Amino acid sequence: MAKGKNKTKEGGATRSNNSRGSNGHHSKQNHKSAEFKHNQTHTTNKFPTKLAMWDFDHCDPKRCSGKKLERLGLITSLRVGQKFQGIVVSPNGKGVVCPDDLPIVEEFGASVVECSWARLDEVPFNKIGGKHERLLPYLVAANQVNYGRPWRLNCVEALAACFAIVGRMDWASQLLSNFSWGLAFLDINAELLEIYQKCTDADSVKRAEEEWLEKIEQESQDRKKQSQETDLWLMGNINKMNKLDIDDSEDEEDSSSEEDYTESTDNVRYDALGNLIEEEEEEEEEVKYDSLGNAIEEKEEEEEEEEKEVKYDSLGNIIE
Ligand SMILES: C[S@@+](CC[C@H](N)C(=O)[O-])C[C@H]1O[C@@H](n2cnc3c(N)ncnc32)[C@H](O)[C@@H]1O
Repeated sequence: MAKGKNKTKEGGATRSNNSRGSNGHHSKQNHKSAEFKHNQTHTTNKFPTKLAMWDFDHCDPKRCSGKKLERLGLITSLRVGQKFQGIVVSPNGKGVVCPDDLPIVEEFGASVVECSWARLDEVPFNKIGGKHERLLPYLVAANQVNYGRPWRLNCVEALAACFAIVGRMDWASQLLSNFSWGLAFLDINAELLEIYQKCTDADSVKRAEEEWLEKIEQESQDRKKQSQETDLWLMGNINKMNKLDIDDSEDEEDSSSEEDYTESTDNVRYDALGNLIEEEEEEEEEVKYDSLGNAIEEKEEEEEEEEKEVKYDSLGNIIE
């Protein structure tokens, strides 16, 4: 798509149709024929390096960080078909941003793809981007939409992350300070950003990311184990109960105190908070014995009952 063609044809539409996005198209049509509002040659002096984005108008303009940067005059919109010379922070990236990217960032700037995470398949990644497309390594979002979610940063966080990783914390803070929650992004990721800053190339950042992921996985396992142990304590002193079972079977003739304890806990249960649940003693089954001391089983009782069914004739004699 020729630059000039798109520029002259669609520039007016953006201004005249409010239902259209900043690039002048209904959001569903953006990937087919997006226009640009400002082209890449439009620069702003408000930020020390070039900031750019391809805006697909998928998001609510009030909540969209890219749009806000645009309103502040900090970022330039790129059109589909236009490439960017600096670092392109993109879900389509292959390597990750690394400190070795510093010269590219300083000279040519950084860009992002303003679109919805849910509609990435509508983005024509083959028609945007550039030579230096990058993913971001593991970092956690601080924005209100995806707070606490790893990897799903919004545009301003993605740009700031890129600056922070290459060692330009000053630019990262400067950009984020335009958002009330912005600096929290640097706070919650402070430890990890420091680790990435000490790396060199993309491989070293990837290794650092893997180590971090292993570490948090281990911490999560430890927490799970600890909470299971706490649950057991809440359910009752399981160790004590096991011990009592063993005492019961192995030491039946042991000291009376232990026996007492064993007996007294035989019918004891605990609720989830460790409180005693008193249970009524089950009625003991009544066992009957014959004259030889043999237990008479229920069956025999039934038979006995059957035997009891005696019939009499009209004179009161038993009918056998
Ligand atoms: C999908 S958009 C969502 C934007 C959001 N609506 C906003 O208000 O900013 C976020 C963009 O930031 C960049 N980005 C965020 N997290 C990223 C990551 N982990 N790897 C690569 N790019 C990322 C990409 O350019 C991505 O398209």
